[in-house]
Amino acid sequence: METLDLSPIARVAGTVKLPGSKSISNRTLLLAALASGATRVRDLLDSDDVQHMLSALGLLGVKIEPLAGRDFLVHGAGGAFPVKSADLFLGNAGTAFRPLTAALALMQGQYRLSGVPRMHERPIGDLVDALREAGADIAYLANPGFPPLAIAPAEFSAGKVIPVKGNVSSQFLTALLMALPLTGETVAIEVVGELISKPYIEITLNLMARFGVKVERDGWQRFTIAGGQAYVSPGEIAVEGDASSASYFLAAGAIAGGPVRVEGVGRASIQGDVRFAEALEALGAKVTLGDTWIEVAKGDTEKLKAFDLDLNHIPDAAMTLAVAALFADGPCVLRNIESWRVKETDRLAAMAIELRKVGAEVDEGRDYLKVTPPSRLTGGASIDTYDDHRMAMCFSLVALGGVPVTINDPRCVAKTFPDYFDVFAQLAQ
Ligand SMILES: O=C(O)C1=C[C@@H](OP(=O)(O)O)[C@@H](O)[C@H](O)C1
Ligand SMILES: C=C(OP(=O)(O)O)C(=O)O
Repeated sequence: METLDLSPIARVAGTVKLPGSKSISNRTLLLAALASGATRVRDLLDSDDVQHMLSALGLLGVKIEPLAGRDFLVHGAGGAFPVKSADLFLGNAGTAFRPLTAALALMQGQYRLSGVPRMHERPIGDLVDALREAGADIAYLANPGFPPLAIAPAEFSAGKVIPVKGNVSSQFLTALLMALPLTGETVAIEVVGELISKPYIEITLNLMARFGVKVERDGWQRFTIAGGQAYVSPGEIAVEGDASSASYFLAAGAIAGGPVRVEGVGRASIQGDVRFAEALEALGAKVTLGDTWIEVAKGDTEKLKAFDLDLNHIPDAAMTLAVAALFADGPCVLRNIESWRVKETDRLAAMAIELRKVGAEVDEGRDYLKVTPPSRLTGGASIDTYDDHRMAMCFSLVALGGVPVTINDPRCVAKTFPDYFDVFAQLAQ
């Protein structure tokens, strides 16, 4: 196994130009592929999750031309993919797997969708149930409720209310929202029960609107797409920097001096994870926001302030707070994060095990984590990363506690941020 030894870092400061947002990159690629007209996508993220979406769209017959840097020209297929039979491998990319499942269910073709073994343990039953309710023909190829899936042609009758559960992943609602305009009919989606990770739905609605499709909404309960709408290229979309990736650098600034500035997200961002900055403020950090940048410096106290926060709205950046808790002046509680259990790994279990290795006392609840920081961090811990990019990135912050730390299998960061550790190293003073 490859390992990365991080030496203690006394102080951080500097500016980071963020890689593109995963959530915006994959949504934009799919919408551009489904639209009529060509879309220039600027600053696309270069990572495994996006590569899976690009490869899949290529196999589906969508022409995507690389331009300079990370700009691409997507030639929209005008509502229907040209290829009617394909076998797609989507790695562990939820933002590719879930939306493509919904779009392909409407394509009158034969498709097979699979991923890495962990993807086959991540639930998709609530999305399949919703699509079947509207007539889709989707079969489970292994375990009911989980990928891999086989999709066959079917008579789709969306002219009614489609119920979908939103308490396991918001990506199911996102998938339905993006796909259903392809029917051309008026269709309503009713969220049954609680909806988690709500800000991701705002990203979906914002990007759909830029491609010309309006959704009428009744709060978080009901979403209606009027018939007769179709995706039309806006010509160009610039991908914002990734707000979840920003969280590691911003936390570093709060813990170890700063100022650290991230460029590419700010007040004007459509990503919910920019609200990580508010959480850091609650922990006592000095936070300044511009339209397209955020800067964080350590506050007036030696340690961060202990916190007790509901983090359902920022599930990805919340992982950064779990490690930041090591630097707090008392026990910290992260609440309402049960969805962590069905992501790249069971993140509640993994986080508890690895935080204990550096000396924290951790109480792992069904949907919460209570982290009591140690008086001194244990040096030289060997951190397992569970093929979870965020585990690897979060635990780099341990080096700011004056101790060395080893990150096992550091290349798992390729899912969203292949050169994360190089960028992190540049902040060390
Ligand atoms: O829609 C999206 O882009 C995402 C939604 C979130 O998932 P859940 O809705 O499953 O929490 C988030 O964790 C994921 O990284 C990206
Ligand atoms: C949960 C994540 O990914 P996915 O899009 O595969 O759900 C993540 O990036 O933290």
